[in-house]
Amino acid sequence: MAGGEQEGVAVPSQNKGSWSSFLKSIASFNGDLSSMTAPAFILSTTSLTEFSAYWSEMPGLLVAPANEPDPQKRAMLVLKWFLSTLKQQYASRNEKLGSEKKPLNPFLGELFLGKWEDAEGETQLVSEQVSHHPPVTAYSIWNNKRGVRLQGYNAQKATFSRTIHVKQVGHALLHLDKYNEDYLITLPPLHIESLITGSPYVELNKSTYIVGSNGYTSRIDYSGKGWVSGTKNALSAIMYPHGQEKDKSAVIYTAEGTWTDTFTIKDAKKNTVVTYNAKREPKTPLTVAPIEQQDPLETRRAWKRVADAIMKGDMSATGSEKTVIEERQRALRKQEAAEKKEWERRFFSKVDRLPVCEKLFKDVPGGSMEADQTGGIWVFDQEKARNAKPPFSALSEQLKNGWK
Ligand SMILES: CC(C)CCC[C@@H](C)[C@H]1CC[C@H]2[C@@H]3CC=C4C[C@@H](O)CC[C@]4(C)[C@H]3CC[C@]12C
Repeated sequence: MAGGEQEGVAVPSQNKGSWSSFLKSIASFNGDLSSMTAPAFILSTTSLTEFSAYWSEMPGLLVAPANEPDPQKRAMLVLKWFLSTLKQQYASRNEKLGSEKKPLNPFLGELFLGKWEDAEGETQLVSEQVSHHPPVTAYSIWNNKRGVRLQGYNAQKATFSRTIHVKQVGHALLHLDKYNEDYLITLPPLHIESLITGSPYVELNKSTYIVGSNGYTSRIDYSGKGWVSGTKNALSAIMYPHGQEKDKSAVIYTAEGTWTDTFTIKDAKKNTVVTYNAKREPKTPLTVAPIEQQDPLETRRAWKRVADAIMKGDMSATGSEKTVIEERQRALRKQEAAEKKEWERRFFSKVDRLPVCEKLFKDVPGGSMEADQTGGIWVFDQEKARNAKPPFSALSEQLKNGWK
């Protein structure tokens, strides 16, 4: 930054110049995160289509509610699982890479598929970039053995005021077959901390609602260093019957702690029912097909040359390899316009209405299906997945009997 602002130790001295010009450039950026050009050391080799996997790196926690007969406890286990995903979603890059990084901006039709195999059986992930302008990523994660299905989509709207502020548009919807139950999960806004010192990380703002069709809602409030709690990545949550958000005596469970370290869930009598340690919880690795067996639209295959160039720190190769992808995309769009056709999404379809969600949004203050979309409501299309061609034919076997 211009003038006497202190630069921290995080930016290596040879990068200080590029970092301060980057900061100057984003101060006037237009809200489209993908248009931002960042210095090499802050570029990630991972595309946003891969981020969908963060919902299920601990499949045991995702499927746990499916084995719980008590509806209140079930809703509490959904809350526990959701809280457990936050660290992967929002802090895993700084932990692995030393700071938040700028992800690769997915192209239309980009895919990311994989599965987790563990004691819970097979949990399958399908993620697809369903829109490029505005960028929207849709995903579907399911475990047939336990009858658990999660699907959703997300997009980001960014603004700049002192730092980068990001509003998330979209939702996640969890379905439990056995109880024919749905949970609508809203996505919290976030901002970037420590941008000036070059060690950016994510802090969450405001709240998340998890509205269950069984009549229970959880609200999670987030706060960070600058807040009363004074703690990084802090959370405070309550679970209550629909419509009773303001009634303290109606609270069934509470959760307190941080999403990067530990939190506890207590019942109405203040007895601890869960202590969760985010640092100790074992993760199941996601299995992804080797690059040579992947479809050309699969993210790691499609971005390989760009990723290699970034890893070498070769900015000019990074730029020219990105141009190859962009030009291919431009040519496809031109061809589609000439043929008056639209790009066919492989696994998702747009719908006009999503009644399950509309209903559950009633218990989200200010929430609505209209505010939840950008470029359409996207749902997993079982029919498309069942008819999937190689290398994805195995999906048809999984979906043979359809979803309940
Ligand atoms: C790090 C600085 C320099 C660049 C800013 C990069 C921006 C584009 C990055 C930083 C943090 C990122 C977010 C981190 C986590 C998630 C949750 C995931 O489920 C959807 C994408 C989303 C919402 C990311 C969108 C892109 C994001 C906002």
